[in-house]
Parts: sequence; C-alpha cells; structure tokens
Amino acid sequence: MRVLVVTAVAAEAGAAAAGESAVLPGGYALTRGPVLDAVVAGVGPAAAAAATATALTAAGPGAYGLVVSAGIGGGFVPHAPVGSLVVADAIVAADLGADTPEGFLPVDELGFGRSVHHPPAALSARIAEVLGAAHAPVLTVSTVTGTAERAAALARRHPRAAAEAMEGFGVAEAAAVHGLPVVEIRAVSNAVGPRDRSAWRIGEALDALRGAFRRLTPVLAKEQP
Ligand SMILES: O=C(O)c1cccc(C(=O)CC[C@H]2O[C@@H](n3cnc4c(=O)[nH]cnc43)[C@H](O)[C@@H]2O)c1
Repeated sequence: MRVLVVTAVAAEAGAAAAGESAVLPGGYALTRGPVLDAVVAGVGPAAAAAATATALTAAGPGAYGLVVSAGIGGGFVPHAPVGSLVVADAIVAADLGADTPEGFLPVDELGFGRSVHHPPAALSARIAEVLGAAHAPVLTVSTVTGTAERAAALARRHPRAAAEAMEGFGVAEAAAVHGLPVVEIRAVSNAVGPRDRSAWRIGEALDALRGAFRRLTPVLAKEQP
C-alpha cells in the first residue's frame, strides 16, 4: 500500500522518505518515494491538518491506504527516554477544550467534535513491535510543555501518555475526513518537562526516525489498504 507521511519540517521528511521532489498546491514540499510520500506541513495541528488535506486532495481518492504523522517529540518520563520511539495507540488533543476552576474539560465533553483518534489497533501494535517502540497515547499540544507543573498535569490527565508533539491530531482529523486510517510515530528528542534547550537531542532523534522508516517501509509496502 502507498503511504502519506506528514512531518513538520524537511529534516523529518528526509528521515522518512527519499525520492523525487514535487511542490503541491499551497507550496507544500512533497517527496515521492516508491512506497512512502512525505509532505512538509509546518509546525502545529492546524498547519498539519491543512497540509494533510491538501496532499490527500491533490493525490485523489484511493492514492494512499494510510496516513502517518511522524517526527520528533517530547517523551514522558519514565515511559519514553530520549532516542526511543513511540507509536501512538491513541492520538489525543490534550489542550483542545476549556479551562475551568475544576480543571481542564476536553472539547468532546463540551459537546463539540472529538478529542481522540484511534489508529488501527492491530496495525499500530505491529508497527510498535517491528520498531521496538512504546505503544501508548501520544498527546498533541499547541504549546510545547516547558514546566514541571504542566508536565505533571498532563501526566495526571493521561497517565499512559508516552510522548507529546504538535501535529498528530491535525493529521488525524484530515485523514478521517478522507476516510483513511492514521498512525503516529515519534522519535524522542527531549523529555517533557522544564524547558532546557541544551538537553534537546534532535540529531539523535532524527537518526532514530530514519532507522524506524528504514525498517518500516518494507513492512508497509506489503500491507493491504
Ligand atoms: O523554545 C523551545 O523550547 C523549543 C525548542 C525547540 C523546538 C521547539 C518547538 O516548538 C519545535 C516543536 C516541533 O518539534 C516537535 N516536538 C519536539 N519535542 C516536543 C515537545 O516536547 N513538545 C511538543 N512538541 C515537540 C513538535 O511536534 C514540533 O514539530 C521549541
């Protein structure tokens, strides 16, 4: 099956796929590989949704059997150390909702839309197994966590969460509109917690992402849509 990979930046797309370069409507850079195409969406859930929808519409119905949100991310201690991989068993919009004196209310509890997308359970479990990755919820946030307090609050609300990043839920929303399954893969570049730029290991995480797609591509190629 052919797969659309959506990343925030070009370095992540380059770790996922190699092939011919193209430019999609809206100016999105697309790498067309034999199995995987990778589109560079920009940072954040809104940019990710816009790019995913554009790429899926440009390709037309039936072009892809799966959409993958991929990139670096923050890991929740102790579930996901720096350099490790996380495959989402749930893609959670962790800061989409309302703040109240009693705590955070997710958007679905307010009566609007949804706050969780579920990747196909068997496929995401198999990908996690192939990659030796944690198989756990990945949170989508619009603000990178930078304090111990917010990290603790997210962990209280989502005790199984292994990672946070900024695009997965946007990719999942667009994939759902096109009737396609979604998977999220994160390579951990930093721990979720107090901001410490010097502790980010972006090169190590990109190497882990590259290794993951090297192992994954032949597996996905054999997969039926
Ligand atoms: O100013 C900062 O603290 C800072 C340092 C480096 C990068 C950022 C970003 O906003 C890039 C976010 C980008 O990378 C993914 N990502 C990586 N780690 C995390 C994280 O701990 N929490 C959320 N997102 C993360 C994310 O998916 C974006 O594509 C800020």
